[in-house]
Amino acid sequence: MYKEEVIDLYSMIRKRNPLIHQITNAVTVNDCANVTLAVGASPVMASSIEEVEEMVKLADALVINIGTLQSGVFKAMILAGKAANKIGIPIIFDPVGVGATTFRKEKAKEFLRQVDVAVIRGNASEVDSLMGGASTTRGVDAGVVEISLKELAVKTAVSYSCVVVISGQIDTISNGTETIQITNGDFWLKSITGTGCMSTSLIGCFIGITKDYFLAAIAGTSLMGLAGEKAKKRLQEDEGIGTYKVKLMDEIFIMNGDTWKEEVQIHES
Ligand SMILES: Nc1ncnc2c1ncn2[C@@H]1O[C@H](COP(=O)(O)OP(=O)(O)OP(=O)(O)O)[C@@H](O)[C@H]1O
Ligand SMILES: Cc1ncsc1CCO
Ligand SMILES: [Mg+2]
Repeated sequence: MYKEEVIDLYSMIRKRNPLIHQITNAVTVNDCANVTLAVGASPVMASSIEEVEEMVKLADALVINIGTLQSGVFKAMILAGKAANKIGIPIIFDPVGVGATTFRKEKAKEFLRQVDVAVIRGNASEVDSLMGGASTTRGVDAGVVEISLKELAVKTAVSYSCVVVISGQIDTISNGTETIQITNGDFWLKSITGTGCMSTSLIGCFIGITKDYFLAAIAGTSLMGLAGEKAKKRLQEDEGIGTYKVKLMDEIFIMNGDTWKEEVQIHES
């Protein structure tokens, strides 16, 4: 049902080359910029309070990721978020590690109180924690969540009036009314840091070209899963995570609508 529309997004993004303003973490900033280029968008990483409001006005979408959050940068996130809301630039929010510390929990909730977002993407315990759930996040890694992923995605989407992506072995995406799951992926995606952050940046690229944020979330999420799966298949016996990361970038870069359509596994409920 969603396939033809997503294929259109893959060709459209290269033509439109949207500018994606990202305030992200110090660990994965370079990888996030490179996946943005790989999918056909342009990244700009700017996080100073002196310039974020001016920068976001030039952008087609804003990515906010709290992975290595610091107080000064949080102020910049709020300034950029409010400026984006004022002129209708869509925002994706990645609450990295939100269950791990009080600081992250307070700041993530404050951001979502002050700024309207189009998409939230996190792993299961991060999303659970945003909803006040009891699960803890071990640093940035997902912990165990008691409620069903579909239920959690729907509840969170309704609560924050946005699209929610819960990543994991199965990716679950909901806009509160429609919910789908994607089963592409490979557990090696967890062996390199930041595949979640990169997935957030990819979705950020797609919300920069369509107002259908549910479709944009499907496009970005499935691209990471499918690329991760294909990269793993191309590894030789003596190759490890260094080569895997390079091949992952390559697979994102060479993905086209036809391959995507043949291999994507979207399950509608
Ligand atoms: N067990 C698994 N099997 C297959 N794919 C997986 C598995 N776990 C995660 N993935 C995939 O890995 C990618 C990152 O998801 P993950 O849930 O690890 O994000 P994250 O915890 O936010 O990562 P990070 O914080 O390191 O960026 C997604 O594309 C997801 O589908
Ligand atoms: C490892 C790590 N620590 C803070 S952010 C980050 C990248 C993955 O989320
Ligand atoms: Mg993450």
